[in-house]
Amino acid sequence: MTTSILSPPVPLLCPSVEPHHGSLPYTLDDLVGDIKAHLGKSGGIGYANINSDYLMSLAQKYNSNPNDWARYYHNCAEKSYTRNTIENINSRANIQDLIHYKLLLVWNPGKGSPVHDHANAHCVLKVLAGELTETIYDTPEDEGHPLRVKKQSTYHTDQVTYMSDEIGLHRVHNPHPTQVAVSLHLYTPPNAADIGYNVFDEETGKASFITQAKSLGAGRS
Ligand SMILES: N[C@@H](CS(=O)O)C(=O)O
Ligand SMILES: [Fe+2]
Repeated sequence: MTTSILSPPVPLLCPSVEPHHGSLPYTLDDLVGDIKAHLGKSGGIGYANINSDYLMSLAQKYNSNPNDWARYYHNCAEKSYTRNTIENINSRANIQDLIHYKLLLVWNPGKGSPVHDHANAHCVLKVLAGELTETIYDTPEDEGHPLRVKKQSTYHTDQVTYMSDEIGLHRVHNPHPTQVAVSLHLYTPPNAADIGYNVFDEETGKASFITQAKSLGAGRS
């Protein structure tokens, strides 16, 4: 079952953006446009050509405003988290739009993702409402041992982080007992959606391949 943002209302954990010094706020549409422009200029399709620091700086520049992202927000009560498509550019036909995938993720209280890899893609994550705790693990060399935790951090509204297979594996969860959390994720290339990715058993390190990361909605038209 899908609940809309209007019923019940999204928790108002994040401040709305006030234009400062008379200038217009930097909106989600601005961010989406700047990401596309940067990826289009990055000189080809592939992991190595992407400047992830620049993508993070763009995500940092945006201050979350629920009015910008309410149209993408769907929360499935029976899921730990719901993946909503903002934009999925997966055609290699137009080199101007380097393939990438932008998603709005809605996390139920206390719930999270399984430990997973990122299918050799860059992943930029920005918290749009609430807070998310990320646990990073070493990528195991073999099976039969519990995964080793490298680092755990909690990110609050408007904070940005970056993940890739070079850093390791991770799981993300919403630590709040009652409030939903919302995050923006940018994947480039969108390999998890196109090819698949691995989830890992925390106790044994055993990997299971998932053929496709699915999401709701058609995204932007
Ligand atoms: N990478 C996960 C979300 S997270 O745990 O970073 C996904 O796209 O479903
Ligand atoms: Fe992830």
